[in-house]
Amino acid sequence: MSDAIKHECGISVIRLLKPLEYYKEKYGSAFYGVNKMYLMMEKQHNRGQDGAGFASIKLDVDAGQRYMSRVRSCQQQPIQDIFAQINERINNELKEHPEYENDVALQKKNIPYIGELLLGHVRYGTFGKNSIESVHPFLRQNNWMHRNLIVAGNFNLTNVHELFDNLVQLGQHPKEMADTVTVMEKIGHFLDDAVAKLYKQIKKEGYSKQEASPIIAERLKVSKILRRAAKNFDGGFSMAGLLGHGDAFVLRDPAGIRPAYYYKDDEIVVVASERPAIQTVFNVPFEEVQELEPGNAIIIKKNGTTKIKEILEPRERKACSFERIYFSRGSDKEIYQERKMLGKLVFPQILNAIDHDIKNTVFSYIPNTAETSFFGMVKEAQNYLNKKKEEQILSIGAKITREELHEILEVRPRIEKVAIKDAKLRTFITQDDSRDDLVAHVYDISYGSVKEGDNLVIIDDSIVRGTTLKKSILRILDRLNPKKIIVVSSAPQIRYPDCYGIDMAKLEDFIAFRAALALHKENDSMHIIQEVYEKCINQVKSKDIDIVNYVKEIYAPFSAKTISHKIGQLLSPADIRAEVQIIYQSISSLHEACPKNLGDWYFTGNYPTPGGNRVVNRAFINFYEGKNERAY
Ligand SMILES: O=P(O)(O)OC[C@H]1O[C@H](OP(=O)(O)OP(=O)(O)O)[C@H](O)[C@@H]1O
Repeated sequence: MSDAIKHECGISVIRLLKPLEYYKEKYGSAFYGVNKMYLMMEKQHNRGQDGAGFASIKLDVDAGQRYMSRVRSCQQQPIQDIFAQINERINNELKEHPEYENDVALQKKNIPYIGELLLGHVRYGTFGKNSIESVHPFLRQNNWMHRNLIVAGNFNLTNVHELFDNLVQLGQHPKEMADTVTVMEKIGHFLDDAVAKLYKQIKKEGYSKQEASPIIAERLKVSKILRRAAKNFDGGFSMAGLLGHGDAFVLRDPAGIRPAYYYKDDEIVVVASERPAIQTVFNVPFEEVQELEPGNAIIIKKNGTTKIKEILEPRERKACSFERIYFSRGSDKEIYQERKMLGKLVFPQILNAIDHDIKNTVFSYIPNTAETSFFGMVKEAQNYLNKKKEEQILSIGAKITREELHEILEVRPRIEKVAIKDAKLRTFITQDDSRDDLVAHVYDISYGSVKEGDNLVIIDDSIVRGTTLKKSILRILDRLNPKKIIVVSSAPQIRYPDCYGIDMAKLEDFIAFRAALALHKENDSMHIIQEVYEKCINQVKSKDIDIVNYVKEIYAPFSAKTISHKIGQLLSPADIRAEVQIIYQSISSLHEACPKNLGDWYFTGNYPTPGGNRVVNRAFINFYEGKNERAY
């Protein structure tokens, strides 16, 4: 079996509803769609930096003429790389054939990439091979136009083995077990079946073979194909597909784990993983971009009719909260507010940690994502101080002197930019093997931003493995000689693997898990680990639906505070001078801050699909048996 490939990625689909001439006339270029796709992908580059892919389809071309193009890259700066390739090709064609310049029909006929239907993908392939074969979109080619399928997704399925076996039972011989291939072959199988049945039917009605083609395109029921193909998918997904003749779809998982948004007017239909990408690129207000509901697909037929269809019965909504905390861009109106709220809600814990001594405390953040929660935290510190100042002033009353008043008002939260990130990239979504070194060198500090003996409160969006703190941040902050460093995580403790698309796969990687183990060792309760292992082994053969997440029993004896305390000890380098304290958001505050994204399995162990419990069971067995393997 090849390494499973992960897809915590970003997708964009653009369908131009008017003839290409329209865009040339209105916007000055028939390459309008290509240009917009470039922007859509750039605006979602936060979702993946390991690879990028682009595919397009030209509608209504003559037989023998190429109508599908694809370009992929796993070079550094992959988005730039693919668009450099696309632009070079377009520019060369235009240079060699000046007659194309003002003739859209000739452009469409002779220049690749230009088309009415476009698909873009940015890939975050945090482990396994990062070769070009792993980069989306994937292509399933056929001489029959309708049977061509191009797929790209932001997804991870927990039951690839089972789906693979289904394909084998159908008599197929899939070339590998990667979930992308499995998904594509599943959809492809039912697409083939639907096309064959339609053809038979249409022939019976007396149409010739040639006449059949457009009729198939018209009658093909994408929703039915998706229903049959996705019936047994267990996981989180937003899956986009294009069919050779020009139909397109995006399907979202029934718990709404992975995000998908769309917008439609009379010129375009656009679907993306993040709302602000659509807002900015097409200049549309927040309210006009719709969320694709869980279990639904947006289906754009070749003739331009666009429908939202329920494909899979929606489950309880468990949209991923980590999208809100870290993964998505914070430019979304709601996400921006939610991140500020995370900073606000964690403030009472901070106040205790600094003993209410705001005067001798510097507030800061670890760039970049945590910047927004930092604003929320600081605002709350200001609110706290304002209340205190009111009380002080009122208690002195009218006899207050100017000096006294000045002294009271002078106390303000001291905010500084203490940590600097030298590279504009996301270390979390960087390949595992190169991450440690990257993290160690990517941060720097502002000297002189903290006085000796100050408390230093520094907020980060999440503390997952603790690498950022241990390998870099704590050591460099200590150079500023603070008395105490309080690291605040705007997210709760990550205790369980994610298996739906955010790369958090191995239990022993989590600093919270390592802290719980250390506590068991200290407390002489390692027998609990052994008991959990036995329970996990006993249910290996159970059906997914019957599997229980026994890993919860490892955390159960300890309060979140005890675990945070231990994390602080584990992450403090031996030679650090300052006292280190770690504070995590509580799960209830997380839900209060992000009320629409209650998916919290990595914090609580409550998986929204049965496959999740199997994954955590396997992850624990792997850990216990010392297998450095992923659990799905
Ligand atoms: O505890 P760890 O396992 O080290 O992971 C958590 C860190 O990783 C992310 O940083 P990243 O560099 O990806 O991104 P950012 O600049 O968007 O904050 C995140 O913001 C945390 O700082």
